[in-house]
Amino acid sequence: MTLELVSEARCFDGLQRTYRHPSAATGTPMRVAVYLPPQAEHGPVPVVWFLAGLTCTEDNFTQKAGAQRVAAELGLALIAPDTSPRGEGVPDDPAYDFGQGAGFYLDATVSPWSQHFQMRRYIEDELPRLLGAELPIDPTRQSLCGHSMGGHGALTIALRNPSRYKAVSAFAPIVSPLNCPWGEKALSGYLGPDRVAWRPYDACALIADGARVPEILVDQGTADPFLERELKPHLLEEACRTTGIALTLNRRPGYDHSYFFIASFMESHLRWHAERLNGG
Ligand SMILES: N[C@@H](CCC(=O)N[C@@H](CS)C(=O)NCC(=O)O)C(=O)O
Repeated sequence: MTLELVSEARCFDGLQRTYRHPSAATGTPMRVAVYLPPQAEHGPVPVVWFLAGLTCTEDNFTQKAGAQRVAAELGLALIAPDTSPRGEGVPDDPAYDFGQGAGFYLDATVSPWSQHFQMRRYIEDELPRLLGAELPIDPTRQSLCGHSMGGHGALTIALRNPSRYKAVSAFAPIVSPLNCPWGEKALSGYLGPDRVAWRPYDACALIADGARVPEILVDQGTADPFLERELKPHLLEEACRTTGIALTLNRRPGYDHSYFFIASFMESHLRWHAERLNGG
């Protein structure tokens, strides 16, 4: 058994679990939160991955988004990975937007980050295989959701793997790391100065370079303090408009960047995912 159960709690007749496991991608132990709805007792269920933002662990979404009630109703598993490798021997940075808690869902190529910061491989390849082998989740019915840095992760992973994920949505995503301070800092720090190497990690650049998904759902608070400088949803709007990707961008008046915003619209995202995961 590769997965070690760290905690388990009954939740809306399903199970909220946290696992720890060794990761070959990051070379560290990693933790991941998994919600299994009651339907998982009878067979494999569809799964929504939730990728979290800067400073988060597997706990932020699990404890603050209030997603389990609707996931139980809809029969959806929820997987919430950590946002970076952590621990002794893993390099870090004093700033909250780089290093531990800020893995940016990429495979770093610059030392010392490249040794452990391999979050793309971890999220795209290793973790789906590991969880798929041990849990009642249906590999043919997976979708992606994320917040901020995790919204960037969800969008870029979906765009690079359009046949694997049935849907992608995001809350306040970083839509173009090539064009914002958080992104420029992370991509130059992890990947070096060659901006061509950054393009697989930028949703708008991926679309410009030919990547496609049929549709995208985004919710964005208008009172989000990061809206103008970091998130720039108009860049995704423009990329989708010129390429025919059906983007639903809900601008939510007065909402900020927090999990209070996410919790307010989580149900609508999960219902949107369930329709697509169930082929409806
Ligand atoms: N004000 C935050 C900035 C980072 C932030 O807002 N992080 C968002 C994602 S980009 C988050 O989800 N934080 C954790 C939480 O709200 O539980 C800090 O300085 O730590």
